[in-house]
Amino acid sequence: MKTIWRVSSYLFRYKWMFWGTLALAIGSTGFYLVVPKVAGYIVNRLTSQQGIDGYWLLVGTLIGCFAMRETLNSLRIRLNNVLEQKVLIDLRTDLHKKLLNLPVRYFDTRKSGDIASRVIEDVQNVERVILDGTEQGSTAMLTLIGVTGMMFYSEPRLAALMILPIPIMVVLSRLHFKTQSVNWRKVREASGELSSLLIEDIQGNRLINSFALKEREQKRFTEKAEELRRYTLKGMFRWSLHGPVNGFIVSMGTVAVVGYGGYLTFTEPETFKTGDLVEYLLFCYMLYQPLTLISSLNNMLATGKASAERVFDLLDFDIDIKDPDTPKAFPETPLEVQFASVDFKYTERANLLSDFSLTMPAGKVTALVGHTGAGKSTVANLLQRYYDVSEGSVSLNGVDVRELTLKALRSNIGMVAQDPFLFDGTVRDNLLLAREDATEEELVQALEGACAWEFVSKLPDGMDTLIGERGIRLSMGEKQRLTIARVILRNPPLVILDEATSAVDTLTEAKIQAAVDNLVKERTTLVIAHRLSTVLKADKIVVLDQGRIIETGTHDELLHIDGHYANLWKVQSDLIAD
Ligand SMILES: Nc1ncnc2c1ncn2[C@@H]1O[C@H](COP(=O)(O)OP(=O)(O)OP(=O)(O)O)[C@@H](O)[C@H]1O
Repeated sequence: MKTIWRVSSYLFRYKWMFWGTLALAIGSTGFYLVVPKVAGYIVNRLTSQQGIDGYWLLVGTLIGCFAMRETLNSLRIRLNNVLEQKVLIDLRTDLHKKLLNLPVRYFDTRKSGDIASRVIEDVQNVERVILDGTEQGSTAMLTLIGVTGMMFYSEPRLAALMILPIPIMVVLSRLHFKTQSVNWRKVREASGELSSLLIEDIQGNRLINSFALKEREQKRFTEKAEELRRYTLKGMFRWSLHGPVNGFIVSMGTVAVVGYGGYLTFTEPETFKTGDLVEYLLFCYMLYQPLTLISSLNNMLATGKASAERVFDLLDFDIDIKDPDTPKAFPETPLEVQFASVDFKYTERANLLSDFSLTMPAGKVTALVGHTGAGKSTVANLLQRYYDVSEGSVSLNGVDVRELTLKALRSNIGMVAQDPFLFDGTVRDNLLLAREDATEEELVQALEGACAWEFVSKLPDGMDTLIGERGIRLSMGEKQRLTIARVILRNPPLVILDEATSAVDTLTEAKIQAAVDNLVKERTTLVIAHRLSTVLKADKIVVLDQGRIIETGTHDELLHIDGHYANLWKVQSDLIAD
């Protein structure tokens, strides 16, 4: 109920449209309700031999009632459609806005296919409920109330017989709704998983080919599709039973009216005439038609509820990484970064960082080295506030990163990641992301600074060459240099280089290293590296092991200590020599 109420609350944002729709629905139902009365009156006049006087006027009244009903209906449908579209856009916009603001933590535990299925398919299901539910449900409910009132007013005994099926239908519908809600939730989950699998197969296409995983993937897909089929059919079979049972109960109500109404025309011919029976049969039709409709809407509501829950699960996710109420101004550069007694863990397991303290000197290069899983990228994540520390603080020139707006913080940090992300579009489009108003000359300068101009200038359309989704038409080294150019263009005071040269050959590494040297000048820089050759020139090298700093110094100082770093250096030098 809470979910349905929340969906409805979107409708109440447009009050005059909502009440207008309702008023038009009441008007058209009113004209509809007059029809059986007039029809019954006509039949009674015909059977009581009262002559033709006024007969055509009554027929004209019937035509008028139908015409008014349909005119008001047409206006209602129009207004309703505008209202629904407004509501849907609101819901989609809210979802998209939320999606863009969700903390990284949300994506850690959810699959992208499932998220996409929530935004696309689940919103569509909610759309159907809003569309059909408000449009058909409102008129059906009004007709139901109006017909019941009119019947009780004219002939309470028959009215009592007529509404007899309603409580039975309500009980059955509630039971059906409960079981269907559970089942449709499973359908939506299975559908989300199927979408995730599909996205994985698209993204992992090369891996699937190189590892000859096609059969395995096909099997996984068929299993998931089978699961989806099973739950969907289960829901449909239930409906195939529930719908006809409801239909039968409704027909029994009609039989009761025909039986008892016919009997009254024999036993009480003075007060209950043939025309009255006609009137009641029409009322019967008018009562049971919306009842059957409400029953099928109930089935649809169960689907919609499962989808709405998934949509609201996303909308309700707590955004804990957010702007402070009164943000501080971004500190003057150059920036000194300080991690002070930081505790941090990703999940409920033990702290990854405990009492972690590190100072990155202003305008200097600090390098983090250490075994895989030591926590190097985690330090970068905390600096960009993708996660918040549980104890201690991360600060820039003494200002806690939690006291800055996320926009100010992140726009002042240039990130060159291990797996560079480029958008589908041209080289120019990707560069302009960093600074919309950059001139042609500035773009070229940035590319030159990143040692990328040499290959961009040779592309078929230069900077206007399309590079494909995620920059698929470029090599890893080229992609990396483009992301460096993007950062140069942004000109941030703080730079993070996460394994920037990890996936390239020695020649490209040298080019990227030259680009990096250009980039880091005068900026506070954090370099995360496995290959120690890339951190030789760092002003400060920090060796991490299981979230703890075990050594700090320059390359020469660390070699002199002859500890962990010296050992790593020796192993890597031997490997290169071999
Ligand atoms: N989003 C996450 N959720 C849960 N655990 C995570 C997450 N990211 C990293 N971890 C865990 O935290 C630990 C440190 O990871 P981190 O990526 O910081 O290491 P790293 O030193 O950068 O490793 P690498 O050199 O391999 O990139 C690892 O054990 C990793 O499994």
